[in-house]
Amino acid sequence: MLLLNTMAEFSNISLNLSTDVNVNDVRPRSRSNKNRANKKFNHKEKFVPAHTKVERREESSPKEDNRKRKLSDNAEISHGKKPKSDMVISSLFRKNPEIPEVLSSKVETVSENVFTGETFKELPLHPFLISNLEEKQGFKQMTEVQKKAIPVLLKKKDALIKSQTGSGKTLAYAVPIVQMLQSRKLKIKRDDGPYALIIVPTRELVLQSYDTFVKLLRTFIWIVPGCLMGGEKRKAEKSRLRKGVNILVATPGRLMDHIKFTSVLHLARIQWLVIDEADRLLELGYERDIALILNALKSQCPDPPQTVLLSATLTDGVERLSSITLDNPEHICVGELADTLQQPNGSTDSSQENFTLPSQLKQYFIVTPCKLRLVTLAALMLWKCKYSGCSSKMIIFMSTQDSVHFHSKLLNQVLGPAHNIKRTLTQMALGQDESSEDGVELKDMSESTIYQLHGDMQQKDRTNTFNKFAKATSGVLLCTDVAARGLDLPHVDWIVQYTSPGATVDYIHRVGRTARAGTKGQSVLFLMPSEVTYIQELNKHKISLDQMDVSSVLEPLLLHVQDLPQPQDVTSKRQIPKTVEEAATFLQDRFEECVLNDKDMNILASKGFQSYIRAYATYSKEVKNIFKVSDLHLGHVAKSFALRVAPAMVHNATATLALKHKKKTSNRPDNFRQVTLSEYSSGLQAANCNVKTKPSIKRKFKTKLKWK
Ligand SMILES: Nc1ncnc2c1ncn2[C@@H]1O[C@H](COP(=O)(O)OP(=O)(O)OP(=O)(O)O)[C@@H](O)[C@H]1O
Repeated sequence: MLLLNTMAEFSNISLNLSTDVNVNDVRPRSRSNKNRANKKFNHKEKFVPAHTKVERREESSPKEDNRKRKLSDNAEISHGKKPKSDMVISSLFRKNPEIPEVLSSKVETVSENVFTGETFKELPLHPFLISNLEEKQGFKQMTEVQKKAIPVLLKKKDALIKSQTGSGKTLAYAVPIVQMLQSRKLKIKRDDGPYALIIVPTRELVLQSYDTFVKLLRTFIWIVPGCLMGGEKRKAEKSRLRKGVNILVATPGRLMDHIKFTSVLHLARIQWLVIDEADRLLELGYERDIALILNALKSQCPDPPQTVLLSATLTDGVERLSSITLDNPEHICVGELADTLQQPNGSTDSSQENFTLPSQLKQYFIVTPCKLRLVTLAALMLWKCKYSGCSSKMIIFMSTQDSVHFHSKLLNQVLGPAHNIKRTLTQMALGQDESSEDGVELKDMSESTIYQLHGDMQQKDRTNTFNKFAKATSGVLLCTDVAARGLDLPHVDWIVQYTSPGATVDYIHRVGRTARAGTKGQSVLFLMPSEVTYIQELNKHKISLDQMDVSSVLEPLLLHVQDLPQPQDVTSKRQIPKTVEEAATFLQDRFEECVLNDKDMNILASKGFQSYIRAYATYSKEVKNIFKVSDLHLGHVAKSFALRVAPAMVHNATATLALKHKKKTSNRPDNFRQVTLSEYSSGLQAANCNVKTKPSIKRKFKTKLKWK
């Protein structure tokens, strides 16, 4: 009887909605296109799936909040049971803030040519090296940075190299090292030990740079590359060092560990020192390790090594480091405005700096109310990986490890294989049933595996994910900023920044994972209505983005829910959502049920929620006025983590945090460094190392390093 009543209730609502919510034609007349969607979200009737037997209401009073919290507590201890019949669930489309008019100026971007039209033959390189590059690896022409940097480095000059992401900086330093090592009159031997030292911030980057050397050295097999990184067994690394390594690629922490404790590692023959992603290394507080490495080199090498610092974004810190570590360096900056941006002393002002991004990169932003974030993300994934005709390869950046962990599980469970069926393009267009033989078969999300990558994973899982995603032709990688720098994952079509990066340099590196080496790519930045002035912040650095309409992005949800296996009995078929809003609500319910009915998922969601709020309080001073934790509506954030209410246990802590942030926004919470550093941890004590402020970096290097 109850079921029949509920069905009747549902069918009424459903009938109402069928005339009410049509994405294309119900739009307030007085507003621009961009704002129509929002207006519609704010004012439509709500879709209430009957089976959940819940009351959907507006955002509640404090009294109601308490009640909700109690319900949440109950939910936490009653996992596996059905939702309580009187649970209050906030509607997805009500009480959202207005989406403000976004003023994104069309800024004149700084362009940089990637390729030069000139071949490697034009350089004084060994013919084997040229044939390796051109024939074996298919590099038919040099990139700008390679053309400028290789001759300089072959002359044994120190250099500070800056060029856009994906422009081939790795070969720009690797080719000269291989050329000079193979040309030594006295052929080098394996047990000579290292001649070149390459320092990079992450383990994945170690593997990638090492791989570049392995490929280049195929014709010079007597030169042996090797790598050291956190997460690997020290014993195995020691035995490799004992056998002999001539080119050593390492993360700073693990390298320092071996310098201290591995007696077979000696640095007396080091002639090249390369610090890649130099600005990142300094940001992460590795300057202490780098200072110690430089001191070790100083004490062991008779002559200072030729030193090269590289990045797509060189910050003030790197300029200071370069002024101390580089001897009369060449500044190699690729890009039209490179010369004009330089200060007379060779430094750059990062607050004013214009960054170059690949011209083939199309950048978008999407303004979505907090409550709709999760369904909007799901819709974007479905659109690009299932309904766009060809399956994309997508990287989604999130702010914390817990957030990545939670979302990858949730999205896998709700959008994963069990919930997908195949349909054909023609079937969808013609509304035919699935028996039709015609049409193009679409890939479903089950063929687009969802991967995760963050600093809290076992090294073997990290490497496994990295390799699998690198080889995959489609799929979605959810990750933290551990994947933002330097990684060269082929054929990535879309970069999604689900949480804003804050610093512009981080934006540059994240989007730089696509549109590499002349290929096409697209990126989308998620913003909440309170955050839209971030666009102007990006515009200041000559970064231009177009707006995506949130209602268009949500449209694939309707196709998706209609694709799901339908209930057999005729009455329940009425439950099939008929509008985009119904579909979004239906999917949000699936997400919420998944969290409510599974204890582990509930814990993951709560942790994700907490860490998201904490990370939100750590935005840098440049953008702290845009990303204010006090602007967050905790109930809405909870909804975006598929939690029906904000977890009780963090309510007070978060409120205090918000208050603190309001009072003294520049004070970062203690855990900030640990959270950030752990993403890049090389397996040592990085999380505990002291992050010094910029002036002390200078002091440290000045006092300790006296080669010059
Ligand atoms: N001359 C070339 N021709 C074609 N492809 C090239 C050439 N040089 C490098 N590449 C390819 O370009 C891609 C990007 O190179 P690389 O990773 O060195 O870029 P990067 O400038 O270091 O980027 P990031 O700043 O993101 O670290 C790699 O896949 C590399 O194999």
